[in-house]
Amino acid sequence: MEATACGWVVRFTPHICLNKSGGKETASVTLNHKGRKANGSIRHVSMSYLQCRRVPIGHKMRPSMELSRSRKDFHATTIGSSYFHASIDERWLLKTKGDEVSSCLDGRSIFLVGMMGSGKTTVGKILSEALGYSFVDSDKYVEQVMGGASVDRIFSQCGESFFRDYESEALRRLSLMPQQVVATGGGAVIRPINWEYMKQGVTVYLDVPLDALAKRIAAVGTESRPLLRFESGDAYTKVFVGLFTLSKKRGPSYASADVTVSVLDLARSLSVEDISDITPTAIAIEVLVQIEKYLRGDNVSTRMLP
Ligand SMILES: Nc1ncnc2c1ncn2[C@@H]1O[C@H](COP(=O)(O)OP(=O)(O)OP(=O)(O)O)[C@@H](O)[C@H]1O
Ligand SMILES: O=C(O)C1=C[C@@H](O)[C@@H](O)[C@H](O)C1
Repeated sequence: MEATACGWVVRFTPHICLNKSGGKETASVTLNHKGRKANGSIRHVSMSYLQCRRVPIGHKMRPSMELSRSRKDFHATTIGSSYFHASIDERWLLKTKGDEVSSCLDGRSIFLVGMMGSGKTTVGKILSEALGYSFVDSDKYVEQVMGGASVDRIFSQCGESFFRDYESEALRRLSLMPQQVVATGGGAVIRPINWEYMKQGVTVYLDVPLDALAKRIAAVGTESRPLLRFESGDAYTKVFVGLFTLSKKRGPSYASADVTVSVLDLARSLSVEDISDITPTAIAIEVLVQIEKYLRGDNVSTRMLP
């Protein structure tokens, strides 16, 4: 049985067993997911069904269930149906989704693209754990190949196009390896050849509003971000203007990803006003949901490579 609502889908086989002992009716609920019992993660099961309908003793039923995402706090996700309600832990949902998507991916890697600060590293690490994949940051990969020189130093001493050549070579090599979540550099999308490498796996665009990106980056500084140091003004304005200029050039390229996860759309569907209330884990779950849809052909893309 499949539990669906608001885009998150989990497959369960729920069994409700009624037993009579000592004149009292008791009930037990077991939710199986791919043969594994999920009871341990379920915090609460309220069986309204049992209160309003008589069910033959020992009868097993398989009710349909709906899964809806929780608002605001994200501590739990609520499963609801006309029969019963249950709350499950967000981490459990991540792992469950991770297992499902992992089996559909058949070893294909995930390439996360998006502007600087969009959470490719943060969300990517969570995703890799959920999928049982390794995590690679392509900027770090280039730094290693360059004997530990920072991206910033490579830019200042050798120039951007030198860095881009190494970035392309890093993506080429990474595209040959299975079962990896790759956090790409923010500018990796600008070279068409990089798309050929990244499309060996599934490409995912993390779409985060510039205002949120500018706040995140201004908070940690621009020391390691050579492309954001040329504007004038306070830290936030400098970063915002720099990001705005880059995003104008890159918007169409990001749109070539197989899957787009818009943090703004996610916030809307969760009725969350402030996107900073959305945890990286919730974004990782949404990425898995969207990848699954893509692999099933639910969101057929007519977009062309740049
Ligand atoms: N969902 C989130 N909510 C709030 N802050 C976040 C979120 N995701 C990431 N951050 C913060 O934003 C900053 C940038 O995140 P991260 O390094 O993951 O982005 P990135 O896309 O890998 O950036 P870059 O391309 O520059 O390497 C970090 O300080 C991180 O803690
Ligand atoms: O957006 C960009 O062009 C960049 C993003 C970083 O990840 C680094 O790859 C580098 O600073 C360039």
